[in-house]
Amino acid sequence: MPTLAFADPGTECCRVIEPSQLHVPGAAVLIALLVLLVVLLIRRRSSERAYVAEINDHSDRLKLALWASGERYWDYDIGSGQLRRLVDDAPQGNGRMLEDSMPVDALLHPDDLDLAREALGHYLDGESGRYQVQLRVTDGAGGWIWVRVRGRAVERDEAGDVRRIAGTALNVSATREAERERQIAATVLRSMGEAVAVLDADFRYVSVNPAFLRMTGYPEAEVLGRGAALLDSEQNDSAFYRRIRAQARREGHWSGELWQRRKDGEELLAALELRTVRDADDGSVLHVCVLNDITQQKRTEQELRYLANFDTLTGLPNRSLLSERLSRAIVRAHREDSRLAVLFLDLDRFKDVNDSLGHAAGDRILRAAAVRLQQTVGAQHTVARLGGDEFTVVLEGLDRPDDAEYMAREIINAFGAPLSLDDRREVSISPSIGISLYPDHAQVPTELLKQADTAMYQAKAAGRCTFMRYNDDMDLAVRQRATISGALRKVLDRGELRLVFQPRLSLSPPRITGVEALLRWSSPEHGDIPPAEFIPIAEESGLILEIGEWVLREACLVLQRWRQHGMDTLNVSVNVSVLQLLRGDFVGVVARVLDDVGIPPHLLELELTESVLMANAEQTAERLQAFRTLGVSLAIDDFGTGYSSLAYLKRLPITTIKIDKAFVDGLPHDAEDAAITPTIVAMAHSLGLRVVAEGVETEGQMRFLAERGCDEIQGFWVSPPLDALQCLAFMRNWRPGELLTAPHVPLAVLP
Ligand SMILES: Nc1nc2c(ncn2[C@@H]2O[C@H](COP(=O)(O)O[C@H]3[C@@H](O)[C@H](n4cnc5c(=O)[nH]c(N)nc54)O[C@@H]3COP(=O)(O)O)[C@@H](O)[C@H]2O)c(=O)[nH]1
Repeated sequence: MPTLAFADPGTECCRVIEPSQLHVPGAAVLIALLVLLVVLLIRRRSSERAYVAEINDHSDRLKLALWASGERYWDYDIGSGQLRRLVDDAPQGNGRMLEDSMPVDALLHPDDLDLAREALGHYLDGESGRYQVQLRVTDGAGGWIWVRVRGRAVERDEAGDVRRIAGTALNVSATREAERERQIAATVLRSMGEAVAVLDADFRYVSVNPAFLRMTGYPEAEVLGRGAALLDSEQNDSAFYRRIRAQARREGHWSGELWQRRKDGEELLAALELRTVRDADDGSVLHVCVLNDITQQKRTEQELRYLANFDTLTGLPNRSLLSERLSRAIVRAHREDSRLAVLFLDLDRFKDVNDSLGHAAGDRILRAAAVRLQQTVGAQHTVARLGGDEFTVVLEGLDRPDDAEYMAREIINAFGAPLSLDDRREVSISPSIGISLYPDHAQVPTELLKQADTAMYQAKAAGRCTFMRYNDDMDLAVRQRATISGALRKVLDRGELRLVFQPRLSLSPPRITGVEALLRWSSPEHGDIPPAEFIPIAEESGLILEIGEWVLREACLVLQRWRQHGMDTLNVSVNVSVLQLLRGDFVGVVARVLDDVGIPPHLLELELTESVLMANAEQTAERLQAFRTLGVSLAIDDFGTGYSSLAYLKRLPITTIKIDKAFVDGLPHDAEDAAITPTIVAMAHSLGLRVVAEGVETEGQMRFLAERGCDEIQGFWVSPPLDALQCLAFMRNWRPGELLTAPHVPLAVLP
């Protein structure tokens, strides 16, 4: 007999009825029972179907939820090491999931196996409430993806040990990459030299980097939440900052320079690059500012601009700025049909003064000269320093060419008063000035400057302390000067130099005491060139050192020859240039030459011009004393042309004063000369100095001087300069009785 089993679908529990237990009241009961059975079976089937459908529905929804959340289900059997998981059915994702199973080691990145085990160990040891780790798993196509795995125990054995863990895994590759990028950006921002600040839509600081804090001197806490105006400086007006912010709001960017104020109040100039962006999360407006402190850079630029355009010593425009201004002045003059003048100015004998007083004093003179010059011409005219002692003045809007000469005269007059070096010292220095005119002489700056320079050289050649207006003939003179300068370099090698000697006559008792050695240059190409022409060029080039030593030795050799002819009381005087005196060991040179030639030092006299000695009394006095110690005599040449004072003369160890020809020329009739010369004689005698009058050409001059106690005379009336043989003959034949007769050598034989 079959056994009937009734199962309750909800409980799975069955009740069994044996056939012997059935009563058989009749066929109707049986049919009713069968119907009931069928009904019950149908109900049971439908209930089972509904249950399965419900389970399937749950499962589908769970899978769909998993699929939608991105999380993937997994189930790990610790004993077998097998991992079951649900994966997407199709790569593009359609919400359907498939289950697969594989050993966990085949799924994980080999480098992350230890990490996975370690995390598992922690979980199983109860150190963490759930299993959680981030690691790489295969993507099934040869690549790896980062997943964040979470799970918990779902099955344990009798002993309570975990058998299975189930959980979910989420692909976090993109998040990790984004996080990595965020970290890199943060590191870059932290290490950036530029200050970066992020401000909100209302220009309140939201975030700043360390460079920003360093630049502004504020701690972060004092910046965040504050408005951008925190750093506004008074160097820019508030409207300027408002404009920046308005433009940033309007156009989303602003770049430029602005002043900012640090916490300590110091102002800094910043280059700002401002961009407006939208926050990726909430879409709010953010202003990102990148600031660079360019204060120092600007300062350096300004300094460079200053250095490029101004002379640092005097603060005057330099050559470059002068050219620029002159160009503009020419354009203006052209437009207004007016005239302008360029005055090229050079300080007379500045080199001597600089060499003797020292460069510090020389600098002071240049500064004082710059001030004097600007004061004289007025602030409306450009005064520039071209270098050394060369200055240039640009005079604009001249009515007549003579206006430029008027100004040149004013400048020379202004330099008539000494320049003060410091509280104690003053120096008298004169300028020589060359003038060129636009449009008369040239149309372009370089030409105008060149012509003014040429004219200045002519002013120098004309005796200094004067001005000259450019004319075409001057170019010729400049070329000649350049030619002489070139030829002078070969003069010693070619033996083109020689000496002539001009006797000096003592008036009481009358006798020839000595000679002045004078240099002559006979050039085969250029003929005889006067010393007044070539000696300044030799001084400029430094050749005077070599030439001067040659003169000294040659003069001593001639004197020695004459001594051998019995003229052993004769002395020789030699002209010395300032360069010889101040450069190198001239005392040593003189001592060596005297020793080589065998001349007693007291027979040598060195002549130094007054302006040379004037330049630096202290320094010069020291050197002169060395000559005196050697036994050599010292004379002031051209006395009266400089600015020597009695007090000054007293400080110098000189032995002789030579009155300049300029004071002798007017004798005996010119009242001024007749007054000055006896004063000089008396003054010199009061200081124990001998007096020699130069350039004596007439008997009247001789008599006047003799009667006023002048010790010696020199000049054409006694004799012009003669070559060595002629001079020897002259001296041998000279007799005191001839003193009152006409010149002894006809002027025609002058060498
Ligand atoms: N550093 C050196 N300077 C030198 C040297 N030799 C000459 N000079 C200097 O050159 C300047 C011109 O000299 P010079 O042309 O030789 O003229 C001298 C005389 O010839 C001239 N003289 C003399 N007596 C008369 C006169 O009665 N009338 C007249 N018109 N001229 C006369 O005067 C010049 C004398 O010069 P000084 O006594 O030196 O002042 C001149 O400055 C020389 O110093 C040299 O070797 N080194």
